[in-house]
Amino acid sequence: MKIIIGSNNPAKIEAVKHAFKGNYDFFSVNAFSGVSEMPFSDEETIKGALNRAESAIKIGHGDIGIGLEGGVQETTYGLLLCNWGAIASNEHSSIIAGGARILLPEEIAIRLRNGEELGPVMDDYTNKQNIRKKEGAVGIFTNGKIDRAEMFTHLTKLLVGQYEYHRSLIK
Ligand SMILES: O=P(O)(O)OP(=O)(O)OP(=O)(O)OC[C@H]1O[C@@H](n2cnc3c(O)ncnc32)[C@H](O)[C@@H]1O
Ligand SMILES: [Mg+2]
Repeated sequence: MKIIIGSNNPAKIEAVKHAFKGNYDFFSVNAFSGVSEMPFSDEETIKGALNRAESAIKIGHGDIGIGLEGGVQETTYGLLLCNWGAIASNEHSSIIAGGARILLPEEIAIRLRNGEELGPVMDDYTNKQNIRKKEGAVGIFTNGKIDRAEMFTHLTKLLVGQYEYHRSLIK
């Protein structure tokens, strides 16, 4: 079975490989998200995940397409880090799932509200490079307890499990 991941980000690729168990071939493509570089709502982030999954399965001629998208959601408590995923298949309509969420510190949130992207802001804040491809903001702000790959692994398991459940209903 051919799984196409709609991103070349190593944290996302590692997560998808961990979440699937069995005999699968993994490929990654630079899928089109069709949303802004920094999605600013759950709605927009979900749209990005769906677009990535559906473009990945097409571009890669796969059995399954996986789209993972990071974003933020404004709330009365502050700005939440949010992540959404989608799984596209040839059998039925795409399925979505959300990842763990935490509040971003206000000094980070202010910069995002002013139009900056979280990836570069995190690198600047930590004085490190490519945080988004490594532990991610979630890893930094949870003291390394849950890194970006682990968060995406959990999210992808929610996708794969729902996919299996739907398949068992149509068989
Ligand atoms: O190559 P792609 O797949 O696009 O991976 P990405 O790291 O850019 O991730 P997203 O597009 O899904 O995330 C949207 C934006 O939010 C940033 N972002 C999201 N989650 C992050 C995290 O945990 N740590 C750092 N940046 C994050 C990311 O760098 C982008 O600027
Ligand atoms: Mg991106």
